[in-house]
Amino acid sequence: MRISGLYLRYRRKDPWVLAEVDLELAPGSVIEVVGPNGSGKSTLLRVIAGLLRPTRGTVTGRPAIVGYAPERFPAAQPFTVAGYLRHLAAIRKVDESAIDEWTSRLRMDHLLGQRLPDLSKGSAHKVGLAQALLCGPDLLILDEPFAGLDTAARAEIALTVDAIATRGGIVVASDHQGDLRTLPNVTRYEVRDSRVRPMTTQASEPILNVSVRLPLSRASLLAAHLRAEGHEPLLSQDETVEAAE
Ligand SMILES: Nc1ncnc2c1ncn2[C@@H]1O[C@H](COP(=O)(O)OP(=O)(O)OP(=O)(O)O)[C@@H](O)[C@H]1O
Repeated sequence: MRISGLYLRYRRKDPWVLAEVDLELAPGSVIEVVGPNGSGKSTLLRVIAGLLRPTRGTVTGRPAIVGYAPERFPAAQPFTVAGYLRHLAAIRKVDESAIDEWTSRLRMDHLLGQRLPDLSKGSAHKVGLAQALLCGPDLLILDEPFAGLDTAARAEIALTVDAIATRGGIVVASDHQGDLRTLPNVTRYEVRDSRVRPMTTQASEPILNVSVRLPLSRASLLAAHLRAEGHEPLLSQDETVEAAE
């Protein structure tokens, strides 16, 4: 799949959200998209999914079966979870057994009878993931899939991403939590100043370790920001403080 000369803006005369974007998404690859808040990660994911048309440029070679899980699942719909997933399975011509498989793997069987508008944010998020996965996508796009998920579901998503890539599919995800970084062969791209660039370290550039001491609550926030920027912060507890307590 290839994106060539992509430019995108939401309204005429607005600044470009994305500009001069050229990307090759090879079969079997997992692509992690990072970047500051509001830089255009979700926009890029929606273009890749085919939900937004480029203002200029082309997207070619998109696999036929696409699964897209948005950052926020639109839960204001007049369905139960089971009704919604059955409706989607019918539209996508998927056997209803796929619903049982994914609701079980994401540990959400108990939600099937609930109405979408009554779901908690985390439960609605699982419905968004299930609907993306039940069609057996060759291109899976996940916008912050791990946010608010329990450990078991997080592990299931990471395994699924790996399995799709192993069978030659493409997975593109934004992931503040950094869960995908444990997988082999993840390529990282940064969206910044409307450009999308591969994240590489220049061989000639000296590498510095920066260490910062912060209270735990502030450290978690800083770590999340650093992960969003594509860094891998190492957190360790200050032993002298621990000993003093
Ligand atoms: N539907 C829309 N109409 C107009 N502007 C939009 C729309 N969606 C996003 N934008 C704008 O496009 C820019 C990029 O937004 P986008 O949601 O793609 O960024 P992001 O990197 O995913 O942000 P975050 O990390 O906060 O999720 C922002 O300035 C945003 O306000």
